[in-house]
Amino acid sequence: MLAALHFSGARVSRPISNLPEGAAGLCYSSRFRFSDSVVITSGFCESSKLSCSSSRRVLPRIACDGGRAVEVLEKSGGVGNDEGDEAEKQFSCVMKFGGSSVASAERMREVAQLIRSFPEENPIVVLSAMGKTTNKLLLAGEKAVSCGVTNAELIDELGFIRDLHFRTLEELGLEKSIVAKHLEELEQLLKGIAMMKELTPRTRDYLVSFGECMSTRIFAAYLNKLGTKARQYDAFDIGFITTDDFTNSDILEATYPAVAKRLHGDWISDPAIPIVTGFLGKGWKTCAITTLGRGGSDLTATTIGKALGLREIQVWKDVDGVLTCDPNIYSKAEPVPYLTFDEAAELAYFGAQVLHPQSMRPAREGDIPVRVKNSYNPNAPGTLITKSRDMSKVIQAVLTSIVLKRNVTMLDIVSTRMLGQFGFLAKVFSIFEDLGISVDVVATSEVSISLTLDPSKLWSRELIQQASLPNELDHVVEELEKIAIVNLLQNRSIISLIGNVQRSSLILEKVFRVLRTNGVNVQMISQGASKVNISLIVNDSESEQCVRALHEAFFDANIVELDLEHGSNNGNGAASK
Ligand SMILES: Nc1ncnc2c1ncn2[C@@H]1O[C@H](COP(=O)(O)OP(=O)(O)O)[C@@H](O)[C@H]1O
Ligand SMILES: N[C@@H](CC(=O)OP(=O)(O)O)C(=O)O
Repeated sequence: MLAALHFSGARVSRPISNLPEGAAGLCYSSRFRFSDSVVITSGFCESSKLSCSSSRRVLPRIACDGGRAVEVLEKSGGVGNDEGDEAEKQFSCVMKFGGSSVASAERMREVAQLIRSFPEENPIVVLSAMGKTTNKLLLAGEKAVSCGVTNAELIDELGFIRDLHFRTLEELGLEKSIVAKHLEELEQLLKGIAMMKELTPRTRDYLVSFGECMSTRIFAAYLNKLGTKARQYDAFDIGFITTDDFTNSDILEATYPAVAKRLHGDWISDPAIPIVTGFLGKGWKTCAITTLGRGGSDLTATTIGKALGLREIQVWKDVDGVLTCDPNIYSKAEPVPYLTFDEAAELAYFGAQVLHPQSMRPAREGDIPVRVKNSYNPNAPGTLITKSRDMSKVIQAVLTSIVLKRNVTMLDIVSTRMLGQFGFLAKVFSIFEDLGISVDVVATSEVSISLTLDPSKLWSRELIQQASLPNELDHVVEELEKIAIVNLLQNRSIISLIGNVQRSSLILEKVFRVLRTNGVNVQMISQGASKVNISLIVNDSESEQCVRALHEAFFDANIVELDLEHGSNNGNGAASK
């Protein structure tokens, strides 16, 4: 039986001899600090003669490595506050650079320069794969499934990846050997996929991990060459423990103490800037490489920020911060100077590609400010994301941004029973629970429910079993039709208005004026419990036009006039929370 052990009380001095073979526990007593305890990572417990304490928080998961406790870390006397403070001195912030920031040798030089321009800061650096490497790896995997073993080494994307990484090494004056083994292994893997004629989610995660494993090795070697001591880390080897949901796994609590312990310990024995692979983890049951979902390096960065209780988390992108809307939809989008964690989380969840949907969670839990910056324009102030923001600022008082999520499926579900029938909502949601599909936006009446289905859930399945996707939706409808009349509406979009929903009347008045002028009918509306988001459902075909029109109304010149007309500083006070 699996169990998490919690060694309570004073320091456990000889834990290993007390442990049955294969047993390991993991505990900590505050969010960032270890104390009076033994921390054992990378092991799992099959049985235990040790007593478990419920007096403190018991971690829900423990890591494994082939069923053996492989690493036992003992704190003599506990790390406590002193060493925690020491850790803060060692590492001031985490700096995450996305694919666009490390897309070439030139970009890597600039990022290295940026890091070296703050010699007093000892950052922990998190990197994504170079440029579009992740997409290329995925495409190479898809091609390998059907190209035949002899053709696997000729796949275009493999050639592209090989050229990009070798060229970058050459331009930076580094040895090819730094990634040569990885490239050989990648070729072998593609041949293996070709031989098996299948690409499972587990193999897919292993396949894309090559991107981050190579970019971090190149960058660490380059910093060392410049005389800035750096050490490369694969996240799956330093305690990033996740669920085993390949392609979209969740970070488990065990990660925080394990990662802090490893980075902290290495720094003490041999100081060097850690260069950590973003996006990757290790499944707690399978011990296989997992990924955190597309864009997951943001989550790696905030997890490290929380684990070490750092002063700031910086995510460096190719835009001047979080913008008022997707610049690909409306080129006049402006940077948003301040956001709250709640606003940023909502914005990310409802489709703004700029931040990973789960990335705000660790930052919010650790109350660590997140700064979104532009590596192409480091002097731009960027966006600062904190617990609260000043709601009296005119331009941001009402809305901070508009987000579009396309290709959403909407369901209208009307009960076939009499008015007032209780349990209807419960039955509907239990069907979604059974099918493992999450719901985004919901609006209800006495006998009907309108809701949208989380497209990312459907997309991730689409990757797994493309052909069966329509069947899956059919199955949802089939189940619901046992208790209701169901109307399935596809090709819808959710437009989310993120901001100060306390001023919803002002927001909605303007929204409906704009939509009426543009001849658009809203099919569903929901003002979320989060208090920072109003969601509107419209047809996909009308959605971009709506976003542009709404942006003009809320953010372009006349907004200030309109707001002042209605009293923008409505006396709600300075802080949001
Ligand atoms: N509201 C938004 N604010 C900023 N960028 C956005 C927004 N919505 C979509 N984007 C897109 O997100 C991109 C940045 O995110 P991402 O590609 O994940 O960066 P990186 O790979 O550097 O981490 C931008 O180039 C932009 O096209
Ligand atoms: N390379 C991964 C992880 C990531 O976070 O990338 P980026 O920071 O470039 O969005 C991806 O493309 O999904």
